[in-house]
Amino acid sequence: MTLDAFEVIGGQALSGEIVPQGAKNEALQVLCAPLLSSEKVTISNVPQIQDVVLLIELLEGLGVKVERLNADTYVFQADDINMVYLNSAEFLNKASKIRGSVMLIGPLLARYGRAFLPKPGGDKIGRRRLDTHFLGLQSLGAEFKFDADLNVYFVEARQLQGTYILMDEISVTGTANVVMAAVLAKGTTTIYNAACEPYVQQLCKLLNRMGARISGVSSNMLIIEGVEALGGAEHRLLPDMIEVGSFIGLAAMTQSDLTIKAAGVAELGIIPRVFERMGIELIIQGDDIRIPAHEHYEIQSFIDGSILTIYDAPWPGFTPDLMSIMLVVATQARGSVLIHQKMFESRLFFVDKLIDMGAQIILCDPHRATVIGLDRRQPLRGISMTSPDIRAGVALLIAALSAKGRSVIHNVNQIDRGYQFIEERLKNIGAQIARI
Ligand SMILES: CC(=O)N[C@H]1[C@@H](OP(=O)(O)OP(=O)(O)OC[C@H]2O[C@@H](n3ccc(=O)[nH]c3=O)[C@H](O)[C@@H]2O)O[C@H](CO)[C@@H](O)[C@@H]1O
Ligand SMILES: C=C(OP(=O)(O)O)C(=O)O
Repeated sequence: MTLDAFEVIGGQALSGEIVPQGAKNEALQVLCAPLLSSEKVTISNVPQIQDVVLLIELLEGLGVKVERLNADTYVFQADDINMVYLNSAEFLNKASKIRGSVMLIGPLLARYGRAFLPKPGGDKIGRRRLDTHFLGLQSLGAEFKFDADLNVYFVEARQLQGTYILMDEISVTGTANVVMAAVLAKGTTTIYNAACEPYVQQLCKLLNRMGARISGVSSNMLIIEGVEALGGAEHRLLPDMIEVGSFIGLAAMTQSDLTIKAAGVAELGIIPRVFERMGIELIIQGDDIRIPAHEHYEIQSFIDGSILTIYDAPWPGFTPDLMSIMLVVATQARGSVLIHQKMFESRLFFVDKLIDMGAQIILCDPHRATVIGLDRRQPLRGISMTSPDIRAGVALLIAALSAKGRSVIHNVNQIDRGYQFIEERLKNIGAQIARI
């Protein structure tokens, strides 16, 4: 039986150093890229998290040879793919558990002419439509079918043909999928309104090292000259920026002096600035970020004196995956802030747990919450709660570590989806946490 709850005794300051894992959402993209080549692709800094384990099992099921060189480095070789696996119950079951499985479609379609996928899993945080993926693949000449009864998607194409694509919306996994299809298409593909976050950039850089011809990397217009075949390459994942943000929030809430080692500072975009607007001091030391112990932190207002709003937007805007962390951090700040989660409509409901813990929050509607910071006049109190999704789960864990007394967080397999060995790493910096 897997133990699926954390018991946390909160209220103690933590201290020391913590190293972020390799990025979950980059891993889910780049682990699909070896399907595009018959040669070896070596990927390092791969996090040991449930989503990655499942995606690697899917690749193995498809016949990809997987060799584990050490704890975080794997060699993948897709020289003999078994497309029949797509029809198996095991494929349906595993692929429907993770969001990352959606990015098997682009490479399978490009290299083998067809792909099939059940509705992918991932967080239940509101509608997560896939139109952008399939409209893009259809523009490249693929035929698309959706079976609404079985909830499965099919795509098929004898030869993909490069073209101009105006993406339906700025979708991270949608861009990754269409890029992976276009690299082997005939002729030139232009993808406008492309997502350009660091993990999409990393995917494009890996594909270019494998022999693809992608230009415009880091912009919202990617131009891809199709090639006949791709070769092997090596790739190292970036540190996980959502973990980095989670640890900054953890340090501020628990009044801890923490240093995040090798944080990938150059790739964090606007994230440090948003924490600074919450009044949190960050000391950048090379590639490390030190957060000194904060007795208090004060939310800044805008230049005109109006209340700060923190909202998510496609990169280089603020990532939606850190909104729950910002919300929890605001509960002990001095001042008020409006948290506006624009992308997902079910990501803020976890505030009822924070309210039970003593936080002052008004949930205005599914997308907006106003937080009136307590400024440590009273600590949050420990309670028993359930983690609804990966980032709310970590936000609740941070709340529990800062709270007075004992908390129990259930359903922590949500957290295990994306944070490796989290309780060991937190114990190492002084947290009182146990899996029960
Ligand atoms: C495995 C993976 O990499 N998952 C990430 C990926 O998911 P994923 O690629 O599934 O998310 P998308 O980028 O497609 O879009 C996320 C949501 O935002 C909406 N949307 C998107 C663009 C836009 O301009 N307006 C808008 O409202 C979409 O309709 C969708 O509901 O990107 C999301 C957005 O950064 C992150 O939360 C997920 O953690
Ligand atoms: C929403 C997330 O993940 P996924 O897309 O895998 O559900 C996330 O990482 O915050």
